Amino acid sequence: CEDSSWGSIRPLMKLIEISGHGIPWLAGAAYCLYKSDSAAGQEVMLNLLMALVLDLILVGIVKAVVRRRRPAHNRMDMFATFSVDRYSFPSGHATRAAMCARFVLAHLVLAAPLRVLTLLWAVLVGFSRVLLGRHNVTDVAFGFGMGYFQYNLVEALWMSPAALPGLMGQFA
Ligand SMILES: CC(C)=CCC/C(C)=C/CC/C(C)=C/COP(=O)(O)O
Repeated sequence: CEDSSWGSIRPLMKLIEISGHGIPWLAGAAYCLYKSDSAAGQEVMLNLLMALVLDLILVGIVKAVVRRRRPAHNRMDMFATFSVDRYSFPSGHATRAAMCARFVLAHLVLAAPLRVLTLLWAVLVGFSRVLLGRHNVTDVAFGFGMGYFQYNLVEALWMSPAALPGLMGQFA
């Protein structure tokens, strides 16, 4: 919180929180899907969109089953949350950060500094969850592991270009 010895970095932590929130990721993936003019780009963005939805569903299920309360010192001042988000296990930001980092590293051609930045961002998202008081360390550690394996699931369920024309036709 603001009164603690590290209180001055709370605004920065909240900025990192927003960078890992579901809404900017979903909106960004949907926008890139809409704007993409190549079949390969559309394929990647569609699968990213599916991955983000899958992540919300799986995290929601685990939160609803485990029902671990958030730390008592957490202030519930996050924007746009679902009712299951009153529970803290696992951290949805951590699952998304791990899954999206793997996705970006596997599917976007990035220069080495950007690849390092992607990993650094995912780690910072994890730190910010604990520093903001939103989660226990175990919520974040499990979230990273879960997000890592969710990416394997996304690869296994990858939607091929053959499925695209039919799907895109639904939105045309
Ligand atoms: C279009 C639509 C229904 C978007 C929903 C996106 C949404 C509200 C995601 C929830 C993100 C969130 C606050 C997760 C909680 O993260 P924790 O790290 O605190 O578990």
